[in-house]
Amino acid sequence: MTKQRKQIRLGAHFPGVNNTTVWSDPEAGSQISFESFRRFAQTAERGRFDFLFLAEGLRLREHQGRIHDLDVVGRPDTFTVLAALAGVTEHIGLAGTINSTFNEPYDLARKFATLDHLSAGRAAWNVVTSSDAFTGENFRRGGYLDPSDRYTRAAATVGAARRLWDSWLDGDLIADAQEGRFVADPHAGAYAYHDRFFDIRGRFNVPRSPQGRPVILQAGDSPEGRDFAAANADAIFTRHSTLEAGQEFYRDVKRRLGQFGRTPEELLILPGVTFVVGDTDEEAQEQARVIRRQQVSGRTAINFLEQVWNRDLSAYDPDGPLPDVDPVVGTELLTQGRASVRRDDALQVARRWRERAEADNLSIRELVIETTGRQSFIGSPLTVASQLNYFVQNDACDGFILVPHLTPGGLDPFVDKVVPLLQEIGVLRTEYSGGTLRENLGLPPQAAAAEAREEAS
Ligand SMILES: Cc1cc2nc3c(=O)[nH]c(=O)nc-3n(C[C@H](O)[C@H](O)[C@H](O)COP(=O)(O)O)c2cc1C
Repeated sequence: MTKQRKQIRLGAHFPGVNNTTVWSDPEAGSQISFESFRRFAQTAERGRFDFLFLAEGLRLREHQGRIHDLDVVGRPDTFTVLAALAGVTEHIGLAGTINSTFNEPYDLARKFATLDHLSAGRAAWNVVTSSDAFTGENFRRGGYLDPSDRYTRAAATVGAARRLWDSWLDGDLIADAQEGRFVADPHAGAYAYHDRFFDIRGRFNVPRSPQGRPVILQAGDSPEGRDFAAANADAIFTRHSTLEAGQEFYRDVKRRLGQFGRTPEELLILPGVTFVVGDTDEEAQEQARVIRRQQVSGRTAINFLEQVWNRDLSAYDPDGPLPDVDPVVGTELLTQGRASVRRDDALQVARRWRERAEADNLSIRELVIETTGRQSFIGSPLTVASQLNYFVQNDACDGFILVPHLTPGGLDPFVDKVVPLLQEIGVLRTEYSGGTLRENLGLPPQAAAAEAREEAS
């Protein structure tokens, strides 16, 4: 029997707060104005994407005590942006990254239920667990959570939120004018949840939303993170974006589902990927080179190096050789927030980078471009469409979260040129068929857990 061809699932990542987002291009627009979000979301919907995706950072990165000037700066509030987008889109899912360490379940269950109502069933929650003390300072919780507890707290937060969502059933609102009864069951919304993080009880004030619960995504790669996803999530946002790494990750995570009584179809694997589409493969390769130089300016290159070396390297010439001094280890990091290099790896990374620069005769900037800047899919529309499909049909993933380098027009070439080819070969919808995001993603419906209200009453 031939295996049925998988449909490609697509998310559109609003360009992020980092140097891969090119702000210096004449085509680049605001990261904050509603017009950018509106245009980006409507383009993704025109391309029949499953969802729009917003990442989150609760504190801007700092480098040597200052806002990381090389990042694209500014993080407007996720729920406000998604709620506004619900009003100017009709079908596309609205996925928000919300941290499970610094938020309370009641508040976020209420916000997601509201978003699900406002969007008629299109809400999704990407659960992230960052718990660093630097971010915690914003919440009077600096150093609050031991990192080893990040997923215990995440499971508790999601568990409590589920209890709240399930405290209302589909038939609870009857609005029976003749009988004078608005609510069928006087216990609707009653809930109680208790564990070592939360001891909450009362009544949830948002009746059951169209999806019952939002679609749950997870981003985090440790064994605990993978187990958390296998137990709780509908999709994983991963960085494993090459064919081999993707296949290994895919096998590992799908295997974990059985331990939690779930089947492989219940969890979608979606790597974040970048792309460059040109009229020909050669033209796309040339464009890709230009974009990499835009992403890694001389200053950005020195900045990257300082993150690894953990010392001021501003006196070095980005077009010259790598420093001959070693990284500083065992002290405070120069970069606070989501630094990309772990302190204990620094000596090794520096050694590898020096060897590579010497072997290929690369300057600091060229080295940083080579090691950090390669796009995932580069080529003509046909090349990109064929490669994406190859990854999905060969179980490196179930789809992709596309990360363009330009706001707000970065998706345009993909939607105009690659999407029609994927539709032609029958692996991407031409129209939305489901009413909710869960239906569009082909995920099973979620019945309310019967015990939610029983335990409360
Ligand atoms: C692909 C990916 C995207 C992530 N995006 C965010 C984000 O937008 N905001 C955030 O606070 N953390 C983000 N994280 C961090 C994770 O939530 C998590 O805190 C971190 O990866 C540590 O967990 P781990 O040890 O399981 O990887 C992301 C992680 C991954 C792998």
